[in-house]
Amino acid sequence: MDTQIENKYEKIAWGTSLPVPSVQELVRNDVKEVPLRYIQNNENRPVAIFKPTDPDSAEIPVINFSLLAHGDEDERKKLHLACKEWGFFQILNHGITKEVIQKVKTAVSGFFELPLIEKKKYAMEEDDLHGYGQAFVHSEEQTLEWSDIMFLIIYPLKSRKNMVWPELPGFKEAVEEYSENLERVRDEILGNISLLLGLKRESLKEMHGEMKHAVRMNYYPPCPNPELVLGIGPHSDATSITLLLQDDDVTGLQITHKQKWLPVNPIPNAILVNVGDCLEIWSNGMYKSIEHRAVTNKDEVRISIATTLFPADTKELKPVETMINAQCPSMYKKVKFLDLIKHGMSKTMDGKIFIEFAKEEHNQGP
Ligand SMILES: O=C(O)CCC(=O)C(=O)O
Ligand SMILES: [Fe+2]
Repeated sequence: MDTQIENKYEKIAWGTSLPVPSVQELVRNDVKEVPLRYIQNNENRPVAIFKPTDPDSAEIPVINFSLLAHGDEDERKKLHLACKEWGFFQILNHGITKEVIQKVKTAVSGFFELPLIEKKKYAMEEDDLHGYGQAFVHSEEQTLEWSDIMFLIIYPLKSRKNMVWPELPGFKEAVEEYSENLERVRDEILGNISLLLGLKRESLKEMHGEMKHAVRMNYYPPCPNPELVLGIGPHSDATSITLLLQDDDVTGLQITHKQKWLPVNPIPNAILVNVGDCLEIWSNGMYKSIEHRAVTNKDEVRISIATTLFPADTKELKPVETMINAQCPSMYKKVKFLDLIKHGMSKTMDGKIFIEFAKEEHNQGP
């Protein structure tokens, strides 16, 4: 095989990250206490670990995808309220079969179950974010998250780094099959949001330029003291939208709603969607990218698979004309996507680190 061709890929020019130990490996080696590097400051610790039956659990809006795809106006209104008031919603009846979802979940879990030495073959390099490791680590002093990740670009094909795609039987096929299925879901959601913003159905998709699909696979091992750590710290996604698959029976994701952290109860086979920073900018802040985080627990592994959609690096982002008027001035400056993401990647994952870069001076609130 011609290795020149095989190794051709685009580095992700978004930032760098220092190598850190595998948390899964710490747990495999039977760590009894949380090492200091992972202990969060008092104010960042998850105050309470919620159970799925907790009455406070988030009643995240549920969207019936099939109705949306049939042009149902009421469902589109529900989508509008979900984006405006929650920034998060779950979709059901999306037409992606249980088998396809199960296959990708099994593939991802199969990858993380490999011995460390095997996974390291696919390790992230310091100046490139493709692969196995942790993103957003910039200093030896930084508090680390209780998770390992695998980050892969799916589309465009020319941006893939093939040598970090695990050579695990069925892995590539499962990830590709799920991603192909997701394109229809993506188009319907972006199409409906375009209409809600007073644009043509194709507009938001076109505004991405050459859209990137990346998958961030998160592995949260059990933790001897989950009150002290975070699986992933509070952040908003620098995406246009994110589509997330999570375990059916392990709760871990929490979102902010009315200044409170609320847990998201998984619905089996649902896809959770959240508004990212680019959509917040395009919609001139009508739809907000909401801060979220993941907590861990004592006994169970949790895995989530986040498909993140990004505009091309060179795309300039600014609110769409239909969302600006005398009462609603533009809340965000024109920024190049690459500058937005580089700004955020140079920080530790803490709050809305990307979008602060794009805010106009009169828009410095949350
Ligand atoms: O594990 C989760 O549920 C959340 C993951 C997440 O927020 C991300 O990958 O950006
Ligand atoms: Fe996220």
